[in-house]
This record gives sequence, structure tokens and C-alpha cells, in this order.
Amino acid sequence: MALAGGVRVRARALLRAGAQFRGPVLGRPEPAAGGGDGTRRFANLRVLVEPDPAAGVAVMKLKSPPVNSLSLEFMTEFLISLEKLENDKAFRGVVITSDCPGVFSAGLDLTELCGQNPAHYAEYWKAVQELWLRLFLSNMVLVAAINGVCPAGGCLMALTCDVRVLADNPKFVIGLKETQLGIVVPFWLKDNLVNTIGHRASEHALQLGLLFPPAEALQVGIVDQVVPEDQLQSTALSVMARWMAIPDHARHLTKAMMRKATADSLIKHRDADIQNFVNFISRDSIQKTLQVYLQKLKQKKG
Ligand SMILES: CC/C=C\C/C=C\C/C=C\CCC/C=C/C(=O)SCCNC(=O)CCNC(=O)[C@H](O)C(C)(C)COP(=O)(O)OP(=O)(O)OC[C@H]1O[C@@H](n2cnc3c(N)ncnc32)[C@H](O)[C@@H]1OP(=O)(O)O
Repeated sequence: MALAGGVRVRARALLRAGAQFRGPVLGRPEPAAGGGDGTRRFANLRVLVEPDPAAGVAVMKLKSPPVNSLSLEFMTEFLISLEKLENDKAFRGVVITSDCPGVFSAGLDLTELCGQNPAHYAEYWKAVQELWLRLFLSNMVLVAAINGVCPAGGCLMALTCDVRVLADNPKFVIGLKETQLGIVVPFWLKDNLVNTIGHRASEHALQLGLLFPPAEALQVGIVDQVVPEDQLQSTALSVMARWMAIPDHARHLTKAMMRKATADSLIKHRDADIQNFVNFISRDSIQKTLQVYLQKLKQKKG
């Protein structure tokens, strides 16, 4: 699946601003520091990719401090890195994890949603849809190694993966807390959750805006495994090895068959979904709520 129009334009703009990339120009992997070990580690500003071509696996580390919020730049860079791996036949699986201590992702970047114009909100929401679609429909095996708090849009990313492994730390909660913020999740994210934990559990989780700590997350099925923090990466890689043992063609056709209807319902109503979002987020009352919420987040430290 290729990048959608707006996201592609932004990706090109990012690529044109090549100086921003600390690593090599995308598409031209460089040897890892120290070199000569056959690995092809690459990075843009906000995503670090550690490839292991011999295993057919790459680890993508989200590193957009402080909280890996889903800014337009972050989503664009993430999708560029993902596409690069998808276009390289050496890679069949990706482990997604965080490089920001204690936070997998804080979800939507609230500064993108505050005090901007409708065209910006439309572009932003299109990028969120694109992120979800690209991950949800990826041919590769995706394993989320969740090493931090994972609310809302962070949970959106994790839910697209084939497997979720959560580090056992009571602070590392996961879920869709949107109703607690006075907002409603989009229908496609609701469908993704229903496919994962079932209808009844989703009703409770969504209406109450539940954030599940590890034991409850495992019990409800929003994660597949909970492991000690120091075993997260090794567990994710061994889960991956099990999935990699399945012939790719059969596995990804099966994945597509299982996910097609859910993805299609967004693809068919993409523009209406964007319009809905723009109308909602542009309301004065929502803008006020957002400003108060952001202010509270900032004051937390003081
Ligand atoms: C109120 C929302 C209203 C409207 C949204 C509108 C429409 C959306 C409709 C549907 C979408 C559904 C799908 C997804 C929804 C979302 O993702 S909404 C975002 C929900 N996320 C959150 O509510 C998380 C908020 N953050 C936190 O709870 C905490 O930051 C944390 C637990 C993730 C981490 O805690 P700490 O490590 O203690 O870090 P700090 O709280 O000190 O934060 C550091 C720094 O980062 C800023 N920040 C935190 N989260 C965000 C964010 N989501 N976007 C932008 N910026 C964020 C925070 O303000 C601090 O900034 P500074 O003070 O350092 O400047």
C-alpha cells in the first residue's frame, strides 16, 4: 500500500529537507557504526531502525521525545521508515517499541489539534488514518513491544500489530481513554478494538475510557503477553521467530482476509471521517477543552 496523497507530499518535503536526517538518505542504508557487521542500521530524526536482515526482522524504536506524541512529522517519518522496510524483501517482520523511557506513545499530538486551521486538521487526520491503515494492512508481521504507558493514539498503534507484548510495570497502562477526555473514538478504531477483545469488553472499555494495567490488560486480551521489563525485547523477538516460521504468502493473505472488511469501512468513508473530525475539533468548546487539558499537562511538573 503506497502512502496517500497528503502524506506523500509531506514525505517528499521531508526528503527534500535531507539535512534533517541524521542517518543516510532514506533508501540508501549505511553500515552500523563500527561497520562491517552486515547490519543496516538507519535513522531519521524520530524513528530509529535496527535491522537484522539475517533474521528478516527490524526493530523500530520510536524516539520523538518527550512522549512520542503523534505529530505530523513523527507519523510521516515513521511511515517512510516502514515503507522502506516493506520495500526491502530482506524484511518480513518488525518489532515496534519506544526509545522514550516510560512512554510507548502519548497518542495524538494535542498541539497539532489546538489553534490551527481546518486545512491543518484535515491534513492531520488524514495522516492519522494513513498511519492506522498502513500498519493495520502491513504484509509484515508486526509485534508491539510496549515498554511504557500506551494511551489513546499509542494504543491505536499497538492495536494494529499482530501481537502485543507488555512490560510488567504498574505504570504501563494501555487503552482508549477518549471518553474520559470527552471525545469519541472513530468507528474504525472501535472496530479494531472489537476485533481484538470482543464486543462486550469493548463496550465497557470504550464507554468507561479504561486504561488497563498489565494484569488486567492481559485478562481482557488487549495484550497477548505480559513479561518482566528486562525480558520484553527478547520475548518480542522469540514471538516474532514463531510467526516467521509460517510461510509468508499464506500468512499475509490470511491477515488481509481477516482485516479487509474493517479497513475497507474506513477506506470507503475516509473523506466523511475527515470532515467529521474537522467539524468536531474546530468547535469552540472542544478547543477550550483541549487548551485546558494541555495546560494541565504542562502545569503537572510545576
Ligand atoms: C482533550 C482531547 C481532546 C480532543 C482530541 C480530539 C479529537 C480526537 C478524536 C478522536 C481520536 C481518537 C484516537 C486518539 C486520541 C488521542 O490520542 S488524544 C491524546 C490522548 N493522550 C493523552 O491524553 C496523554 C497525555 N499525556 C500524559 O498523560 C502524560 O504526558 C504521559 C502519561 C504520556 C507521560 O507522562 P510524563 O512522562 O510525566 O510526561 P509529561 O506529562 O510531563 O509530559 C511531557 C511533555 O509532553 C507534553 N505532552 C504530553 N502528552 C502530549 C500529547 N498527547 N500531545 C502533545 N504534548 C504532550 C506535556 O505537555 C509535556 O510538555 P512540556 O511541559 O515538557 O512542554
